Amino acid sequence: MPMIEADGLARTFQAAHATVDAVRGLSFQVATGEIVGFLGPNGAGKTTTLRMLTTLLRPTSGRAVVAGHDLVRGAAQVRRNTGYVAQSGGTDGTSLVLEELVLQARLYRFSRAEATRRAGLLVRQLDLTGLERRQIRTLSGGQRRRLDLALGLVHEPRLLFLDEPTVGLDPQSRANLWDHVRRLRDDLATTVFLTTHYLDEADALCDRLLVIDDGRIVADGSPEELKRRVGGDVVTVSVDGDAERAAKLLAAEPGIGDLTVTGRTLRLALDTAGEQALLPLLRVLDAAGIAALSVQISRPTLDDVFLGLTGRSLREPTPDAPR
Ligand SMILES: Nc1ncnc2c1ncn2[C@@H]1O[C@H](COP(=O)(O)OP(=O)(O)OP(=O)(O)O)[C@@H](O)[C@H]1O
Repeated sequence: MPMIEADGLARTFQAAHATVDAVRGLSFQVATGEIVGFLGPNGAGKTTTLRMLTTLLRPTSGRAVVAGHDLVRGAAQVRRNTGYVAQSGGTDGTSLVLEELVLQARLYRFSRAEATRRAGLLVRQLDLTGLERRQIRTLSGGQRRRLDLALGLVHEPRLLFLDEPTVGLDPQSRANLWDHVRRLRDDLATTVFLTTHYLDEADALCDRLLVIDDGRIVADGSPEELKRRVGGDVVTVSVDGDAERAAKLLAAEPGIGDLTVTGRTLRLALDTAGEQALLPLLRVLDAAGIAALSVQISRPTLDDVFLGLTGRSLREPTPDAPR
């Protein structure tokens, strides 16, 4: 059974004199144990969708089954089986790390002993050892985000929603948080549904991406699949010899799209992945006595995918400097 099954999920808002179709009927599934990235330009409908899936906002139409329960009829069950880590933590920062975790577990009605046990476990799992008695406001950005994750996990949800989990973190802390998210999936089979504006994060962390634009899903696939959809790789070869002759020879090979020559450099757009095509091409040059001086393969990026799908580039906020 899928962990999320959305069927025509839609939400409209009544603004001053108009109706805003924020989400226009989303149908998709998320399988158990998947890490799914939800991407889209500003205003695409990500937050509205996330708020519906976490029962904070009622859909105008459509339905969804989340962690085995209907979003509307089984809202309390959905909340019990899911965790939601919002963008910024809700505490004033003066409480202590361990205290906050215990309090959060108590809110889920665990006994004091059980709440303390869970808090201790999460401290170890999320590398917060030594920080138990620190005020939250004194934590570094990365430590704070790990605490936020821990707070979302006290009730051992089967499905975790993360809203921009690494925004403002330095690269090292981001990579560290990715490891923790992967471990949740690998060790506990937790399903993760996250929004992000970082394409490298989507690429490195997510098994599958859902791209939303103007309230509709415009792409659904693994990062590799989406990149392949944009086109094949581009191979750039610099030759020692007659570049025009080299171009003529290579143009006759199968799987070559656009071919341009600049000086001694040939740029070939391929229909396939570069690694597969490269060796036969180099053999053709070799057989003709033309030496390749340098070879470079470049792959379409997720930003190319985005541009192709939405006509817009994703806003890429600059991560803050490490604190
Ligand atoms: N309460 C509301 N009343 C009216 N319009 C709203 C309301 N909430 C959201 N919208 C509109 O719905 C659309 C989708 O907004 P949403 O916040 O879901 O986008 P988003 O993809 O999360 O954007 P961002 O990346 O900027 O956070 C936008 O046009 C927004 O202005």
